[in-house]
Formats: sequence, C-alpha cells, structure tokens
Amino acid sequence: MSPDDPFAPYPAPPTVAPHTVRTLTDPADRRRAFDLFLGTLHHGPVTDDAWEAHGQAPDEHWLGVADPSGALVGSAYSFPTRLTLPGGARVPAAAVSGVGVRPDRTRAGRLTALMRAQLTAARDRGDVAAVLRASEAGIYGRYGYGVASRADQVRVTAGAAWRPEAPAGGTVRMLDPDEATALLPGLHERLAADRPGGMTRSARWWRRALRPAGPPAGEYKGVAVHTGTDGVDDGFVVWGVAEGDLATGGTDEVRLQQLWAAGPSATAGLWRFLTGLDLAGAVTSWARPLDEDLDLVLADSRAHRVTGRGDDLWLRLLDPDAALRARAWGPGGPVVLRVHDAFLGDTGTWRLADGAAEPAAGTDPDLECTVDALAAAFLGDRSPSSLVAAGRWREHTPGARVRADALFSVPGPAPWCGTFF
Ligand SMILES: CC(=O)SCCNC(=O)CCNC(=O)[C@H](O)C(C)(C)COP(=O)(O)OP(=O)(O)OC[C@H]1O[C@@H](n2cnc3c(N)ncnc32)[C@H](O)[C@@H]1OP(=O)(O)O
Repeated sequence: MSPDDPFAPYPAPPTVAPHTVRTLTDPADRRRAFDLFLGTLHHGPVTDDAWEAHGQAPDEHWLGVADPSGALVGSAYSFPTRLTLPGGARVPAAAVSGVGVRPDRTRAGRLTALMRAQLTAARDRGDVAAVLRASEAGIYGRYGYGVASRADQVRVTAGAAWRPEAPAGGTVRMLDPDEATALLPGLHERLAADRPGGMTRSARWWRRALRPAGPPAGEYKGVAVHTGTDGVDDGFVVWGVAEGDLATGGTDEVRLQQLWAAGPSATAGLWRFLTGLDLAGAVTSWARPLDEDLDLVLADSRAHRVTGRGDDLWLRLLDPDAALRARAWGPGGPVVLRVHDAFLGDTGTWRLADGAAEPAAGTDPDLECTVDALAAAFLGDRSPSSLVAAGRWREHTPGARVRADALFSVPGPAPWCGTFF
C-alpha cells in the first residue's frame, strides 16, 4: 500500500518466484503440508498419534505452493465456520490457519500467491469473510485483513474477595473428558451466537482442545460448567495448571484456557470457582474480552490486573455487501461509505441509514476506507471517529464520523472470538 494513496491497487511483490498453487486432497500431501507449517513455527513434525487423533475433516480446504521441481514449499488451510456479527446474524466464513512458507523460500511472493488463491476460492464458495489468528501483526493487512477484536491478558489473585453486591447464584460442577466432549461443543455454539466475533468450532478443534494427543495428554486439564438458578447450563471453563517450584515455595498458577458465560452471574460464578481453587496463587489468561470488568466486582479492584492487550480476531471481508447487510446498525445516519479492496481489486459504496446498508454506487462518499480498516470497526471494536483520527479512514463530509459512530455502535457484548485456531 502506498503511503501517498492508501487506496491504490496492491502492487505485486518485486520478486515473484515461479510457483504452482494447488489444492491438496491426498491425506499424505496434507500431512506434508502440516509438517511444513509446523517447521515454519520452529516445531518438529506432527506425531502419528497426533495426526490420527486430530484427523482431517473432509470440509477442510488445503492449499500447497510448489517449486517448479514439484517440491512443496508453502501451505495454508481453512475450515468452514460461522461468524457472529453485531445483532446476532451468523455468516459463513473461512477460518484460516496452517499458513507457512519454507524459510529458504520466503520473500518471493509465495504467501501472496497462496492468499490470492485461498481468498478467491473462499469467496467463490460463498464465504462472506475469512478469519484468522496472526502469528505476527505485519503479515496480513496487505491481504485485506484487519484486527476486528482485541483481548486482554489478565492475572487475578487467587482467593480474592468479592464485593457483596457482585452477581451470584447458580452452581458449578466439574466434568470428566467424556462429559465435556458431549456437552461443551453445543454449549459453546449457543454462547458464541451472542457475541460478535464468536465462531463455530470444528469437531477437530474440540478433539484437540479436550483430548490432546502426544505429550500434552499428560497435562492436567480441568473442565467445569455453570448452571444458572433456572437450571440451565449457562457457562463453562477449561483450565490447565503451571506447577509452582517447590524449591522456592512457589504456588501453582491456574491457566485459564477457555471461559464462556451467558451473563454476569455465570461469569462471576466461574471466576469465583477458579479463584477459589486450593493450592493456587493466581489465575491467568492470555485473552479475555475487553468487557469482562472483574475489577468492578472484586473487593480489591487491583486483584484483577490487565497485564497486556493484543489482537484477537483478524477479519477479512470477502463479500462486503452481504456482510454490511447482515450486521445490525445503530440509529441515525445517513452516511455514504466507500470501501476499497486493493488486493482483490474491488471498490464498493454503501449508504448506511435507518438500521440498514444499501448499495449506493455513483454517490459521493462521506467516509472512505480500505477493507482492512473497515474490519476494525465492523464488529464494533473501534469507532469510525478513532479510525478517522488515526488516518485509517478518510472523512470527506464534516461530522460524518460522528454519525457513523452511532451507526456502527450496537448494544451488546464487546466483540471477542475466544477461539484459537
Ligand atoms: C493464520 C496463520 O497460520 S499465522 C502463521 C503465519 N506463518 C508464520 O508466521 C510462519 C513463519 N513465516 C512464514 O512462513 C513466512 O515468512 C510468511 C508465510 C509469513 C510469509 O511468506 P512469504 O512467502 O515470505 O511472503 P511473500 O513473499 O508473499 O510476502 C509478501 C509481502 O509480505 C511481506 N511479509 C512477509 N512476511 C512478513 C512478516 N512476517 N512481517 C512483515 N511483512 C512480511 C513481504 O515483505 C512482502 O512485502 P512486499 O509485498 O511489500 O514486498
């Protein structure tokens, strides 16, 4: 992207080495591609057990990029998911992972070729968006991905006291692996439907999360479910433990892996349970939603510390028209928004008003942005005003940003994906 014209077409990388991108259907090719990907993360190849236990769902889409010699030098795959938008609509999306190019073949356009093939194929299949978790923040913006939700790393002191008026009620029960496998996918599916950025998880994802194969199988994994006062299961938690060093008298650290809750009493009930576990000094998590305000309900607000904040879900709209029509809108408007997709070579203009988005080709825009910068506001994470202030959106009509703030803002939970894939 040129700094002079952020909407200029995406330039081809200066060196594009000869290559072929092809779809991988043979399980042996997929395994080679997965090993290649693991290698780019500095990991060894997948074990037989892990590969068998995880399996490969037939609806996954695997791509490889090969040298003229035929050697596989890059990989990318995706599985189908449904992404929750503001207002609760769910749209089909490609969940992208396994992206890697062999270290001796990087910076010669191979990822660019994989991304073009993957995004085009997903759009042709009818996916409204692609989503991913990025290993590095500098990779995916050029392909139209933007950070659509962020998450907090937190540390909560074990045994912390709760304020008397903190939400309460309900019960917590622990599950064994079979019970967890039977109950959690459906419960998560229900809970993820209520939060923008929530996504459906594949059976493979759950197998890996609840029944790890290989060395992690020996790790402790706790699972518990919260049941509300109405008798309905309304939240769950999965955690592991980092053992303290006995030599130094250190206590265990409870590492929160997943916590989904339907509302404040389930959230509080599960956190009370976790922080009440014996033999632990703290509960930590690498990614909690920004609206989980534990400092408001703990007697000592400093018992909840946000130790970091980072990107959660990266979103790439493939069919902006379908996406803009599917999400809910706040009151007010009108605002005419033009969106540029330099990588796939599209530009579209929409009029946002009265709770709806309608195509408005030929109308002068009040606001203009790239598709990656639209992602930053699309699920509700950033306001148009903050994006204009940062130079990521352009305002042509004074005051349009404030009208857009109201349009993009929909009551409900903060956007958060909460699924690592
Ligand atoms: C969803 C997931 O799976 S996330 C995991 C992503 N994979 C990894 O992080 C594994 C380690 N890294 C790699 O395998 C590779 O370096 C990749 C896949 C990130 C990049 O592959 P490459 O074939 O080198 O990318 P390609 O040559 O197409 O680069 C295209 C552009 O992106 C830039 N780029 C590539 N990687 C990076 C990066 N890590 N940070 C910043 N810019 C990058 C290139 O400089 C190039 O820029 P230009 O168009 O201005 O010239």
